[in-house]
Amino acid sequence: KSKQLAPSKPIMTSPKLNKLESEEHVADALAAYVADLSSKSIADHGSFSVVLSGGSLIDTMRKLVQPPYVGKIDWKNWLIFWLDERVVPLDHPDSNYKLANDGFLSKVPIPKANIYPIKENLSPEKAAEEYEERLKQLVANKKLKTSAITGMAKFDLMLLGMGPDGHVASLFCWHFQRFEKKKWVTFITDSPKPPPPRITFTFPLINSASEIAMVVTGEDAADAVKVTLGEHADYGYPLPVQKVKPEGGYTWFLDKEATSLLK
Ligand SMILES: O=C1O[C@H](COP(=O)(O)O)[C@@H](O)[C@H](O)[C@H]1O
Repeated sequence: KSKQLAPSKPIMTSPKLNKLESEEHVADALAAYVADLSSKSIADHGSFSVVLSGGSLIDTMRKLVQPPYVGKIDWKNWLIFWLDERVVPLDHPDSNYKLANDGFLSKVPIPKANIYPIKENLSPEKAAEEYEERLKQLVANKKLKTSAITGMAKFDLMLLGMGPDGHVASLFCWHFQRFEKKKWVTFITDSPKPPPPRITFTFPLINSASEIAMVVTGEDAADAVKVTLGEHADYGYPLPVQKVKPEGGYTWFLDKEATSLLK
C-alpha cells in the first residue's frame, strides 16, 4: 500500500469573501477589520505590522482616520511598510509613499521611526536589495515575526489591491518577477503600468503573511475577479492575483461592481 506523504505546506483554505453593496460599505468593513486586527496583534505581541499597497486602496482606508476608529486605535504600535513602490523621489506624484502619507499617515500619530519607505536615489535593483536587507534586520532584531514555513518576515497584515489586469503589488502578467522564489523583494524596470521602475515584494514574502486582505472595487476589476473567484477560474496561465495563497488568513473585500460578472 502506498504511503500518503504529508504536505510540505498547509493547504490554503478558501478565502473569506465579503461581497458588499458599494465602495462605501467596503470602506466601512475594511476599517472595522483592520481596527480589530490591530487590537488583536498588539494584545498578542505588542505591535501591528501593516504592509500597504498604492492605488485605490489608500482612499478605501479613509474611515480609519475618522471617528470612531481614529481615536481608539493604538497607532504608536503600528509599523508601516510597502508591498511595492515606484522608484521615484518620495515627494513625487507617482510615489506610493506620498499617496499613503497624504491620505492616511499624516492624519494619524504613527511614530516616524515606525514608517519604512524605500531609500531614495538608488537604482531599482539597489533599492530592492536595500529594502530586503532592512526587513531581514528587523526580523533579526525581532521587530518582525518570521514564517516557520518560508523563513521570511511574517507581517501581521498585508493590504493588497488588484489592477484590472490581475496584477498585485508590482507583479504583472508576462513578467518573470512573479516566479521569484528566493528573494523577498525584487525590482522591475519595465512595468506595463507607469512609472516603469519599481520594487515589489515577491509571492513567497506576500504569502508568508499572517493575514492578507484583498480590496477590490469598481467595474474595471470585474473580469479579473471573475477569473479568480468565478466558475471558470482556470485560464491555464494564472493571473498574478491567483498566486496569492497565504499561509495565514485571506479575506476579500469587494463592491457590487467588482462582483458584477460573478454568477
Ligand atoms: O500600480 C499599482 O497598482 C495596484 C492596483 O491599483 P488599483 O488602483 O487598481 O487599486 C496597486 O495595488 C499597487 O500597489 C500599485 O503600485
